[in-house]
Amino acid sequence: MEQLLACRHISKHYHDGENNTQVLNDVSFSVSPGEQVAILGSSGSGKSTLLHILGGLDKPSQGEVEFQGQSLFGMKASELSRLRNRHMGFIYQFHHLLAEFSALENVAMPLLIGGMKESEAITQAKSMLEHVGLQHRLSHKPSELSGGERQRVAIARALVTRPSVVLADEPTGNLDHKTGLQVYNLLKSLSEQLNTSFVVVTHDNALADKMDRVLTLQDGQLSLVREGSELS
Ligand SMILES: Nc1ncnc2c1ncn2[C@@H]1O[C@H](COP(=O)(O)OP(=O)(O)OP(=O)(O)O)[C@@H](O)[C@H]1O
Repeated sequence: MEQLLACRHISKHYHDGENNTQVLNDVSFSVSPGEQVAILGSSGSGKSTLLHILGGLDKPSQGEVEFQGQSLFGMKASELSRLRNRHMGFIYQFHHLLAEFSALENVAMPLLIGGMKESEAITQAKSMLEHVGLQHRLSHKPSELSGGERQRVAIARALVTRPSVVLADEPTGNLDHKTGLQVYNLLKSLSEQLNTSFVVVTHDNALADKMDRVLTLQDGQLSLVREGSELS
């Protein structure tokens, strides 16, 4: 099957004085269009590092990441920013919404950055906020929203550009279990509707279990836990 996003032989180490920390050691994997992948691993195992490298936000010490066959690290910074804006969505544990802007403005932002006319961006942002059930919270600022609502705004912002892939770093990590599960189910069903690939980093096995494929990161290496649905 055609690969959407692939990382090949990724290694990452940090030099800090005399210390050399090897976080990733020859990691290779790829994501197909529409596929949902979970990456499990204990704290400090390198999950966020891998996700940042996959999204072109951090450079590996060795190895390559390709989006639709195009090397991310061979691109100019402006090309990489454009690719990220058009084809990738990011969701973080602490949402990273802009505090001084409303929910609607936060969701419209990636469209405006991508050059869309303001009236059209607002229309599309409203529609995406309806999708996540927040049509009654358009003018609320992040501080005026609950944790689950903020995370739903972050989902709307990540999906409003109809990206090919969403990279999510512990997207429900700061929510209680029930709200976390609701947010996760919403993210999954929206990804399915839009045929968006989805790579989620988590340490929650129950959430990972809902994905098409589960990988685990340990001692700098990635291994397959499960592929396809498990028989229960
Ligand atoms: N800039 C940096 N300089 C030095 N070491 C770093 C740097 N960034 C990360 N590390 C180290 O790399 C390792 C992996 O960090 P990373 O944040 O990727 O782990 P993680 O699996 O996402 O952890 P968590 O689940 O706790 O968020 C950690 O040991 C961390 O201390």
